[in-house]
Amino acid sequence: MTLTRTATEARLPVLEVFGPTIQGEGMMIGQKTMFVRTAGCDYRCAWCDSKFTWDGSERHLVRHLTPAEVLAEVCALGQDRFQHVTVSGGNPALIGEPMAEFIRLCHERELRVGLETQGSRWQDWFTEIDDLSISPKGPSSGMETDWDVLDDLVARLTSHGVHFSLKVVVFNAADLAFARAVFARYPHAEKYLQPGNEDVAAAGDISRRLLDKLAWLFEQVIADKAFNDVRVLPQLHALVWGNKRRK
Ligand SMILES: C[S@@+](CC[C@H](N)C(=O)[O-])C[C@H]1O[C@@H](n2cnc3c(N)ncnc32)[C@H](O)[C@@H]1O
Ligand SMILES: Nc1nc2[nH]cc(C(=O)O)c2c(=O)[nH]1
Ligand code: SF4
Ligand SMILES: [Mg+2]
Repeated sequence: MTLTRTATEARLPVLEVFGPTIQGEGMMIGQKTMFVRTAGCDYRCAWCDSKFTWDGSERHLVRHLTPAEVLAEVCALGQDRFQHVTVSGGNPALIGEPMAEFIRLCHERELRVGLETQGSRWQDWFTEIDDLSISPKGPSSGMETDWDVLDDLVARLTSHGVHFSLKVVVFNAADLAFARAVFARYPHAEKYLQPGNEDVAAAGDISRRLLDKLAWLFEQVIADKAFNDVRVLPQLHALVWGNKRRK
């Protein structure tokens, strides 16, 4: 079916709707939630654990759904076993008005909405998000941070009183130095560090490698006064379910 430009504009490019599951990362870790994963990303992180959202491998699986269709699918899947929805990707911040409408529909049903994004783009609907995780990317990702965009984004969220946090994934000492710089730049933000998963393609149990990386990161943070107000958290879902999709 060929969608006219207007039609796709009023729609969200959806790759996955899954859950109920448990938020495995950051500020809402442990929260029961439904996931909506959108397609497309303006970054190409070397270690992305969701490459299928932007590498074209699942382009044929992308569905352009209206906000109401997305919510209907979330509710059909989650039934009465959820009250929180997490929008992730890819980068959901590539989406404009249709995402604002989706959030409005969720709030109409008294569902709270979380967002996972990397801080590369602003959207006005960010001010409607209940818990907003911004994950700037360190040098190991191969990506460059646009500090002007991130400064503006953090300033707007702060002035609007949005509950947001900064979460930096750390693979090595260079990422740690990047995190130190991010946290020093935004001293009042809620701060998280997350060990990098080096085995995003591995099947089965990867918990030993993840826990070893977490132990390394614990030691770095314990030793460094720059991280006195930081929380260090694993990807819980990866510890429990490995790289399984839709978990
Ligand atoms: C898949 S991304 C999608 C949302 C957005 N593009 C972003 O990066 O924040 C969701 C979260 O997973 C993290 N992530 C992606 N690949 C990872 C990996 N290999 N190890 C640890 N965290 C990873 C990202 O840093 C981000 O915090
Ligand atoms: N359980 C679970 N928690 C998550 N937190 C962030 C995720 C993501 O891919 O954005 C994610 C995910 O894919 N699964
Ligand atoms: S910004 Fe997020 S989705 Fe995009 S490539 Fe990086 S980790 Fe993957
Ligand atoms: Mg994930």
